[in-house]
Amino acid sequence: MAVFTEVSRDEAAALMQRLGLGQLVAMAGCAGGIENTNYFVSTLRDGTRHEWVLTLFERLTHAQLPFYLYLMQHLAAKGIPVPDPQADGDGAILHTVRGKPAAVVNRLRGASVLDPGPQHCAQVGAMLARMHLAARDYPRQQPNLRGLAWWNETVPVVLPYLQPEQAELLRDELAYQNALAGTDAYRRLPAGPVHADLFRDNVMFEDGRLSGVFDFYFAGCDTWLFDLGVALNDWCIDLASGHDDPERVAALLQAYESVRPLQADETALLPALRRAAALRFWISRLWDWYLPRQASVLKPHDPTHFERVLRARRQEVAA
Ligand SMILES: Nc1ncnc2c1ncn2[C@@H]1O[C@H](COP(=O)(O)OP(=O)(O)OP(=O)(O)O)[C@@H](O)[C@H]1O
Ligand SMILES: N[C@@H](CCO)C(=O)O
Repeated sequence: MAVFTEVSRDEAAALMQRLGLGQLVAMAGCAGGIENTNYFVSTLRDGTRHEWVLTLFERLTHAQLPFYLYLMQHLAAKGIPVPDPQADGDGAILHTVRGKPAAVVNRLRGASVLDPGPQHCAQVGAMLARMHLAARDYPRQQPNLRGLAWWNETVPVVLPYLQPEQAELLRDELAYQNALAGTDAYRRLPAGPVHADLFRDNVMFEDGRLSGVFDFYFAGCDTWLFDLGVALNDWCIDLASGHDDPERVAALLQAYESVRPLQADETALLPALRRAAALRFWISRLWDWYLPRQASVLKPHDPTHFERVLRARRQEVAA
């Protein structure tokens, strides 16, 4: 159960009232998730039942959160099915509960599809392109806090825990990505606010249709191609081996390009950015695994999965 901070029913009811969301009728801690405390909360307003998610942020600060919450509000206003943070009478969408930053968003309908087929991947590809375009005029700036600078800081911290051949791979890939970031072709890549964590467990489907995208708390400004790499590396691979499923890759890419065709530079750099995306999650998983933060990471994800994904991406580039 991902409840790191207990919230009483009275506290939650008071917040719901303050936001004008009605009277609290049910509340339950939400299983799943490794970063934040989440409660599902039901309210009655004008005789109708409404479903919400109350999140207490365990890691992110009051200063970092506006970028994510206003991005969600911006995308929701443009018809992208993302959680819409609810405002109080003063228009504030970042609240405080038990001394922690907190937000209340609408609960998305549907459930995650953990074994996706080409039809699911196509819908994810089209939605990702729509999100990129919809966020183009989002005015706030925040770098991807899990980007190149963080990789350079964190790799030396995790290297001592690795076997020599793993350390060699990590150093080599980081050097490759540092060199890539210095090229003109990389600097020309279109960029903007990106989700940066669009995995299977962050998308909902209802009756086979994509019904929502959530968990924007790793979003930041980065290349659109990096975001595409993150999604391809999770939605379109065989999880056991890390290798691509060509049918799902084609479905996701074609659907993305039906909304926003890739530029020639982007097509050329996609394999390199897929490597970058694999490296990003290998590093974060190593960091969570070997340097767990107190009361935060409940069950760290297996880092060796992304070591395999990275090796598979490098083999494909070499092939
Ligand atoms: N707006 C929402 N609508 C419906 N369900 C939600 C919503 N937000 C969160 N959930 C549910 O709560 C679970 C945990 O949420 P979330 O993934 O955001 O937590 P987290 O702690 O940030 O996790 P992680 O970083 O591991 O993805 C999700 O798997 C999902 O089932
Ligand atoms: N999607 C990340 C977890 C952070 O949301 C991972 O699988 O490592």
